[in-house]
Amino acid sequence: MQNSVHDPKVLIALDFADADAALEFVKPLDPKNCRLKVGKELFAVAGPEFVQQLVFQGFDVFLDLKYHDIPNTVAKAVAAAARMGVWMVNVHASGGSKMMKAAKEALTGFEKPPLLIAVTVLTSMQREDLAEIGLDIEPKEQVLRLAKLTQDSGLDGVVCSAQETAMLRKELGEDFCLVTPGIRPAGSAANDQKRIMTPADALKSGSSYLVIGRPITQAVDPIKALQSINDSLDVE
Ligand SMILES: O=C(O)c1cc(=O)[nH]c(=O)n1[C@@H]1O[C@H](COP(=O)(O)O)[C@@H](O)[C@H]1O
Repeated sequence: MQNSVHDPKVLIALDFADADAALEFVKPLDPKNCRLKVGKELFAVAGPEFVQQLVFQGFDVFLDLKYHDIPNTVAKAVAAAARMGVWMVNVHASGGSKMMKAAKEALTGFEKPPLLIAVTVLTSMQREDLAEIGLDIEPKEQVLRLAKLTQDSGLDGVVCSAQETAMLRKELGEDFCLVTPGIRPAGSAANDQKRIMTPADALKSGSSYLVIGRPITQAVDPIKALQSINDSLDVE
């Protein structure tokens, strides 16, 4: 799967403390080279107007609010996200099939609904973190279980680590969208991420999209960092 100007694979995580800092960062970016992710921190301070501004500038926006609530609440939140014109939105798969089906149902009737995906096991978690919450299994087993539940619930894909994409591609087919954070170019700091992979390896393993934050946003030259990641993806 190649990175292309028509379907950029890199989703930059705009984990900034306020809209001004995020807009300053976005200014030199071109929607042909990347998509953008707005998460909880930025959304809490900048809100829907900021998201719509990015959409207006031509960016595909992944609204990453990881909804996890009763089905009615999640359905309404997903519909509200769709009204902002975002490209992708997510829920937590551990909210269960009733919640996920309600979310999917809430998107019927939208002319261009966002892709709806579900978080499986956060990329910051390892076996010991699952044990702590009563799950005595390997992360990859839990990822597979939740990814199957997500697919059976009619969603478009999952968030998982790139370490699980080969397994999920085999089990769930070519059309299921696999969005992978925990991406770290060789030599960069892992930070709080645990289940990590390089951009090129992640794409080769079957990732559909790569979520990358700090390796780009905190680089001395973010445009150069993005360019070098995109170049690494164009090599077959
Ligand atoms: O849903 C996500 O995007 C997500 C899921 C997950 O399992 N792990 C994960 O890191 N993320 C998000 O991906 C981004 C990763 O950022 P960096 O670690 O800075 O590259 C952050 O915005 C996280 O909120």
